[in-house]
Amino acid sequence: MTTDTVIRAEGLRRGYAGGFEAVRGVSFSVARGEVFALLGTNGAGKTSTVELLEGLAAPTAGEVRVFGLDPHADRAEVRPRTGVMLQEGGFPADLTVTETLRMWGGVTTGARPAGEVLELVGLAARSSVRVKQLSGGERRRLDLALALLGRPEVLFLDEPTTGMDPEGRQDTWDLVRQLRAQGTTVLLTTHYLEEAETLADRLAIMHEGELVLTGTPAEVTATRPSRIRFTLPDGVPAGRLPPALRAAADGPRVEIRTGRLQADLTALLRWAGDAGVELAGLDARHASLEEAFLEIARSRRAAACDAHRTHDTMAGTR
Ligand SMILES: Nc1ncnc2c1ncn2[C@@H]1O[C@H](COP(=O)(O)OP(=O)(O)OP(=O)(O)O)[C@@H](O)[C@H]1O
Repeated sequence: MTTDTVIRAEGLRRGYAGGFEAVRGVSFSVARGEVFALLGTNGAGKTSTVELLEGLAAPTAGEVRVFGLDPHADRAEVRPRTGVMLQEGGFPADLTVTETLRMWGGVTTGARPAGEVLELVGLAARSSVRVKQLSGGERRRLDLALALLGRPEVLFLDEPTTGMDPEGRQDTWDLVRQLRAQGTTVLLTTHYLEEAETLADRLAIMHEGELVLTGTPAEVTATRPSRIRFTLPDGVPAGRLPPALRAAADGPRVEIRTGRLQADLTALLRWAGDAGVELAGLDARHASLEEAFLEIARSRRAAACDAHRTHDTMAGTR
């Protein structure tokens, strides 16, 4: 392990009572000052994994290290250096925002003053409001404030912007960037792929307890084809396109999926220029993280269906 590795998971497994295994051999590491996003469909095992990293449970097999320590066995040492934003904070509803922070501050080593942390998360104007009167998005800001109270070196954010309006989401993203610039390591789970794409230095896509793909957002999207779309004018059939570009055409609307975006786009524009053809609505783009994610989820599901079918067929022939 390099000195800069803050979180390391090696072959992590987590089984629940009843025999269900939610985490099935997960390995990855996160460097100091990095924002790492864990993505996946519902029930993929993200929360089950993050809880192991937070030390809330011990893995059934494999190893977790945070600052080189075991977050479960060495919880007393690891916990004060980490901040955890859970999906549901669950604070006493009758306390005000400031009272809630003071209560938590009382049991947090080196806690920031309540006013400072409320400024950070944009809740200063709501300091004397009771928790039960906060909106869903404001509660998420309070969850975040509590996670930041102890000036953590590592911050775990479980779906941090769920329920926030676009401004709240943007503010939270700015705050995460600011924290990263100060050297905080952030591990976040999210269902918003745009959030992962804009915030994460690296990400992992999880499916049925396993990591399917890990890399920078650019590396992950580069595994999927880019897309060129346009509409041909009346009287120009798709058959007139250069052979290499005669992709899926639906009447005059053409969509080309390609791993060679620049070469194919150049060929297309040269052809259109030479032929004097106007390409209406021309649009060329790399796969988005959303497309990459959906394709992975779909292909995994299809592979699982095939495996079941093969199994059933074999069972039938026995
Ligand atoms: N305490 C538990 N006992 C048994 N099964 C559990 C328990 N907690 C979670 N699971 C199961 O483990 C699987 C993974 O759940 P987990 O909450 O880790 O997924 P997730 O990726 O965080 O999902 P989501 O995106 O919906 O929050 C699910 O099938 C869930 O039903």
